Amino acid sequence: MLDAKVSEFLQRKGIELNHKQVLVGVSGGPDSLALLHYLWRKRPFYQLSLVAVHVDHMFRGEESFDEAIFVQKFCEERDIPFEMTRVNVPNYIAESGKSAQIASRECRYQFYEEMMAKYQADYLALGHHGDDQIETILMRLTRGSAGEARAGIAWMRPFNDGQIIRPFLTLSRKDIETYCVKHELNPRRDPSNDKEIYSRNRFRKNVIPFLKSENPLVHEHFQRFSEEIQTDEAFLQELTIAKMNKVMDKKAPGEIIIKINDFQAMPIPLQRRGIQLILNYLYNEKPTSLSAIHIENVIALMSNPHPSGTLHFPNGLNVVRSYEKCHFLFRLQQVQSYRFEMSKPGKIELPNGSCIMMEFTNLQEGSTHADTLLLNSEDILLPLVIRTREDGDRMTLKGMQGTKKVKDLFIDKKIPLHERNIWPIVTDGNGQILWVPGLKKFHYSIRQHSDSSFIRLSYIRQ
Ligand SMILES: Nc1ncnc2c1ncn2[C@@H]1O[C@H](COP(=O)(O)OP(=O)(O)OP(=O)(O)O)[C@@H](O)[C@H]1O
Repeated sequence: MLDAKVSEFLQRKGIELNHKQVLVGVSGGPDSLALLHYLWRKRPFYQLSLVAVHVDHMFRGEESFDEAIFVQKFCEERDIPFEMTRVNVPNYIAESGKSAQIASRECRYQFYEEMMAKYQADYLALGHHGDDQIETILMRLTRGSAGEARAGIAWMRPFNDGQIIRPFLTLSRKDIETYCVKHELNPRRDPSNDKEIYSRNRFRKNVIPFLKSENPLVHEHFQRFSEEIQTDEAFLQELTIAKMNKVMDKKAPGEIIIKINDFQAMPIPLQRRGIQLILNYLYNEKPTSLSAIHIENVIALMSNPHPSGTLHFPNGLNVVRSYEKCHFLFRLQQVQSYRFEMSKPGKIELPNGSCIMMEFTNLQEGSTHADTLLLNSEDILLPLVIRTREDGDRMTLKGMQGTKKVKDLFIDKKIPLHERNIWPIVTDGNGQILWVPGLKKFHYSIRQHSDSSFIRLSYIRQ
């Protein structure tokens, strides 16, 4: 019964066991012990090479070592090569501050990797089954996971130079228990499996029995659901990657900028996955608090009629929208206010990498260029001041009664918020704003005499 289900599953998922070198992660519990036993029985049929791999996490002192000895003996009796390591996970937890589950997992995978390389293995087989699948999917949906994560546990995924495979995903916990009884395996029971402090155990105890009472084969439906989501996701991911490469303006470590118009032209399912892709790229370790809601919030930020806004995500990631651009970055650009005075020819380098150059000249050149300001020397009280914007900044403009707020000028020109704060503003010695370089000049007309001398200011952009 179990054999038929597993071989049908392996065939359906294209997992080829013939002549393969297979490592089996064995804890000593029912699932992995049954898996090892199953593969050992199939060894002649598939011409498999098997190695059992065990990690003693040293959680329960000598008791955990007993488990290692138990697995070792099990392997010796069946002539299965056995590899084990002892890792002081409690010490590692104290040093790293990681949770027991994450710390144990890291240590296990580290050893798996070493063993995959040592044996040049094709597969690492793990004992996850269909009830684990139900628990995982429900836990992730409950937590608010997005995209591929909702598919739960993968039946196969790349690992080192080989693949991780989970041949028992098609089985229920009960199938495995029955198998253990039938073959008199007497596996070890991990007492932490009963502790209600773990979310998984609460799902196992409170939710699974109800679902099983509704349909004893519920695990098969969840497994099929998982497989469909995985293949759908893989397909959509490919489409998303192709589209996202076209909407990204900049991609640098810790930073991404996208063009909102182009992004919004993508279908919504690809938009969601596009944001997910960005978050995966930016976060080395995804915070558990990050959920599908964060993705929805980014999409809402971009379609909001208000052209600017910022979202603060876990671990200091900021999503800053400014007009047609959406910027994902870990640190907001520091607002560095500055103030420089100029009374003689020279060049001032600004913190944003741009320069302002001042020259005295007799030539009336460049008066119409937006990046140049030409003034009659005798009109201007020095020193000129080059500074960042201040509250209430206003300037007089040609063809306009009264004054205009500098802030509105930035808005008219759609200058992103973070650039406004470091944009230079040039005033005369009285504090009158003469020029917002590159954007606007104050209301002024040059006069030309035979002996005119001018001040020419040039804005040299970064
Ligand atoms: N200490 C370990 N050493 C090697 N492999 C392990 C170890 N613990 C778990 N694994 C592998 O990871 C799989 C999933 O582990 P998990 O802790 O989720 O399940 P489990 O309840 O320990 O399963 P099992 O009934 O096999 O003990 C196991 O089936 C096994 O293949």
